[in-house]
Amino acid sequence: MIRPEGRPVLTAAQMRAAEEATGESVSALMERAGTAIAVAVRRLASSSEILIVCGPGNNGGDGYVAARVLAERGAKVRVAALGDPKTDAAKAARAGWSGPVEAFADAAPAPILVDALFGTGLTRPLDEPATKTTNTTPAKAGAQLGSAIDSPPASPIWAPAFAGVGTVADGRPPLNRSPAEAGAQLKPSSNSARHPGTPASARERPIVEQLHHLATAAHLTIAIDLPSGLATDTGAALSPPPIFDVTLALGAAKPSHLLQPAARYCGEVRILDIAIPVTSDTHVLDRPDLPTPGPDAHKYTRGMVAIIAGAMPGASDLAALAAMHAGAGYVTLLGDTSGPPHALVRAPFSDHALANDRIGALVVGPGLGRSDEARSLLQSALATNHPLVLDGDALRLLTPDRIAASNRPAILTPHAGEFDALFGKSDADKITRTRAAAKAANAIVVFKGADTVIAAPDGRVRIAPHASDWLSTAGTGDVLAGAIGAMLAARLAPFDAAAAGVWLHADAARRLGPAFIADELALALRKARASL
Ligand SMILES: NC(=O)C1=CN([C@@H]2O[C@H](COP(=O)(O)OP(=O)(O)OC[C@H]3O[C@@H](n4cnc5c(N)ncnc54)[C@H](O)[C@@H]3O)[C@@H](O)[C@H]2O)[C@H](O)CC1
Ligand SMILES: [K+]
Repeated sequence: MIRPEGRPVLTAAQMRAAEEATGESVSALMERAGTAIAVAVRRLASSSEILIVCGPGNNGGDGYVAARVLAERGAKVRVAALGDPKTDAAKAARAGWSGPVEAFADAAPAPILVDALFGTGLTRPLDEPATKTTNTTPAKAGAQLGSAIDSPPASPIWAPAFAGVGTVADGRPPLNRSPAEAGAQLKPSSNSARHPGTPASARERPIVEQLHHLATAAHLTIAIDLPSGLATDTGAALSPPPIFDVTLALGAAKPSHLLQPAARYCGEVRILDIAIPVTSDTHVLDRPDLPTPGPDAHKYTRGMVAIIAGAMPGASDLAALAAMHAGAGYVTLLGDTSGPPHALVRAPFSDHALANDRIGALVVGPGLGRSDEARSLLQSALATNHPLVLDGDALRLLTPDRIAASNRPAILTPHAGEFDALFGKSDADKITRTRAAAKAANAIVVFKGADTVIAAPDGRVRIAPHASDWLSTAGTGDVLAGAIGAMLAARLAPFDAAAAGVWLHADAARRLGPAFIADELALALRKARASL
């Protein structure tokens, strides 16, 4: 089980292409996947009884192989199926399982639940008729992994017999709720013994409801590749599944392991190496490799950051504090002349002060305001050649074209509202949008959120794993801008500077736990830095 940090992220189509490129049979890949799953599940489950629920495609096939291997190794394992296998490989995998196969709809819970219902082949919400299609799903039905899987699954597809499973009353997903809490609202349903896929049993309990029921009763829930109900590429929860404890991603991380809201259903994501070579221009954000100052270091070699203060000096103060604690050698705040800390060089704003060619990064936007005065300060910043970090109000006063025309390294740090205002609204997924924005502005774009996506104009992307919901407090964006400024001034390449700043910011937040304020976050960057 490999931690995802630094690993490639592949879409469903890219993963299928990687599998095909091996030249190996689907069955051979499935045997490796199922064996790796069995080893991981055994480690997680100890001696508890395991229930593996298998769907009709190759995700289900992985489940049958894992069941066989677990049983061979002495584990207590039961299998429940959502209809008959549809692909040749899944049929063969099922034939290799010599134990009984229960009907999914009637299966009784076990302490360990392994969800092998659907993986990268999910094309529509669970329980939705096969004829109805959605445009939110990225994965193409029945791709190459199985030749015969474009047909509807064998088990009947039921009209949704209930509303609101897995959602709270206002329709939002059950964020931050345990599987037990998420399932608490489920209606009880009958548990009579029936055969897999019989219409009568199926009608009684829709897939989503039964999955929530089994998860609620389990002590540990493990999803194979993805929790069933999530789109693979977009971060969409087509049918909100239970919140899993662990997701075992096969071969590589997929976008929905990182993009919200899907990511929060995955729990801890671990990658299982199944010896499929994978490459991608998209990676999970990794801890940066930052040098510590050597004996010949001085303040300018550590990097000089200038920050322009504006209408709300608290914001630029936070950015300055963050730049200092992220490791900058010299931080100057232009336009705000009094206040601690003493090490911060506060000076009146002037074009002369801005012209200092030792400035390695100029941060503009935190607390800038949108007045004529703000526009004039921004104009002065753009008249220099300094590498820029553009945040907050600066993003409201500029256009992508103007940023591209500024012709020097620039890092933009928009949140969703700023992103929409600058680049326009779109239904495309966050990775696609961020990549297009970076190209349009010819700049590094850090699209902030619970799933921060960082993109470069050349198409490279880093996605930050979820850090802390407590970052949703005033001033944390200013802290990020300052931290990135420190990295840029330290002469990291702009893409690496953005990635390092995001990593330090997230790590500092994780260290602080609940209810911290942005001032504390800025201070905690020092601890994040010290941990490297
Ligand atoms: N990544 C790897 O290297 C390997 C992955 N493997 C596993 O294969 C699955 C993907 O398999 P695939 O057959 O393409 O898809 P699924 O099993 O997820 O399901 C396809 C199946 O389900 C039907 N379907 C789609 N949506 C619905 C729905 N809403 N309701 C009912 N039925 C639906 C569809 O028509 C198909 O019949 C991957 O995740 C891995 O687990 C391989 O084992 C090899 C190595
Ligand atoms: K699954």
